[in-house]
Amino acid sequence: MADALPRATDRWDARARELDAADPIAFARERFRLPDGLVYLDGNSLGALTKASAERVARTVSEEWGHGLIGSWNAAGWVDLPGRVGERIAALIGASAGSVVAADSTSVNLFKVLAAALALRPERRVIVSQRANFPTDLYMAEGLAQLLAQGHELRLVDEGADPAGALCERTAVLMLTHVDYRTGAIHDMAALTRAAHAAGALAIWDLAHSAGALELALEASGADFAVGCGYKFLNGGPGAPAFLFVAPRHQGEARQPLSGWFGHSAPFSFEPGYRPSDGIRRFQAGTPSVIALSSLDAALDAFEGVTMSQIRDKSVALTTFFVEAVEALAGPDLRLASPRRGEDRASQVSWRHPDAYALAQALIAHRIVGDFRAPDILRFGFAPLYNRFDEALRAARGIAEVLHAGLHLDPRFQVRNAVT
Ligand SMILES: Cc1ncc(COP(=O)(O)O)c(C=O)c1O
Ligand SMILES: Nc1c(O)cccc1C(=O)C[C@H](N)C(=O)O
Repeated sequence: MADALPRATDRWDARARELDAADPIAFARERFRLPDGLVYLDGNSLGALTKASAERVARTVSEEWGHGLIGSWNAAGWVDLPGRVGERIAALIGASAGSVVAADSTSVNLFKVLAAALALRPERRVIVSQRANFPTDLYMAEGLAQLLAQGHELRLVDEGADPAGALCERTAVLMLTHVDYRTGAIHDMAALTRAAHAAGALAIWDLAHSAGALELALEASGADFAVGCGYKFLNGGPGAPAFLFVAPRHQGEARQPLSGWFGHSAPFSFEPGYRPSDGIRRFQAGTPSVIALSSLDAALDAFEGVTMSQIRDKSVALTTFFVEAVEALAGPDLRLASPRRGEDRASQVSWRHPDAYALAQALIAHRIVGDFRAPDILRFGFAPLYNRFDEALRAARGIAEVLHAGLHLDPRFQVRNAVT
């Protein structure tokens, strides 16, 4: 992009350099393969490729599959991968060993845990959620309610209203996404879970935008069930297996309806009847996607030697620096859609602008990748394991330059893509 604005911004460069130099987890960036010159701020949608994943997938394919063939289910430990990867994710989200498994997609896992939760509250018929929840969660709840045909009602709370206010003696489940995908606002998981329990309901949390980005105390918060994505801040790759959590206190009783053989207590006894396995394993359904799970497993190596509290500290520092830089350099055209206080904001910054879509496209054309979320949100995700402060500054400058040059008004950038 031509330098549309004069660079009276040296103090920003100095500040970015200082922050990068003082970053205690800067070393982790080396664990990723990032395209040269690209400012990638979309790790909240699709995390970047780790070197470990690239190597592991190649090895899984050529050695374990190519040479080991069927023997690799035992020899390479394929059969235990869902549990092993689950244990590693558990350590990142504040859950105990044996409470998390990696399997299926977030949508499918939500279906499984919601069905299990509803069965634990058979007298109740209401699922409380938010209208602004990520739609797949609402769609899956709707589909399950139809399938059950027992008169379950999905009660959606409007944006800004307290979901706890909608709980009543008919509520079976409070089903929320911990971090709002549009704004990055964080719910108080412990307080809302307490409110659900006080009403006699169970709490399900979608951790899609939390796992790998926030310091979580999932089990200590009292959560009953949780689900989350493997391809965002966990960097497992496009369509990576998701995960699900079941609180140990429910594991004896909770049953999920996708009762496939990988959740059977003796899959290779080939019995005609279903007997659920003990523990979290009963939440698996069919054969795990080994190549994708291997990629996710290797991607989790990127968290080694880094604490979630360091990740959270860097995330708050990065997003704060970005907000300050955009407001100083880009002027008043953008309205902050994310919480202003760092502690209330997850690892993303969203701005409202009437031409947000074209702005996102113009930035992408200039190698600054964020995304657009309808109707008017320009969203930037910050992945503390690989994003740097100098990238936050380059993005802020890019936004300023696009606005200044009026590139967002160019019809080229207004053509809608299928995936935004
Ligand atoms: C909150 C939330 N839940 C679920 C999903 C996706 O679920 P799935 O992996 O099943 O497509 C996303 C993003 O796509 C999300 O942001
Ligand atoms: N899962 C995605 C996909 O398959 C294509 C494009 C984007 C996604 C996403 O993950 C979107 C993401 N959950 C969001 O917060 O917008």
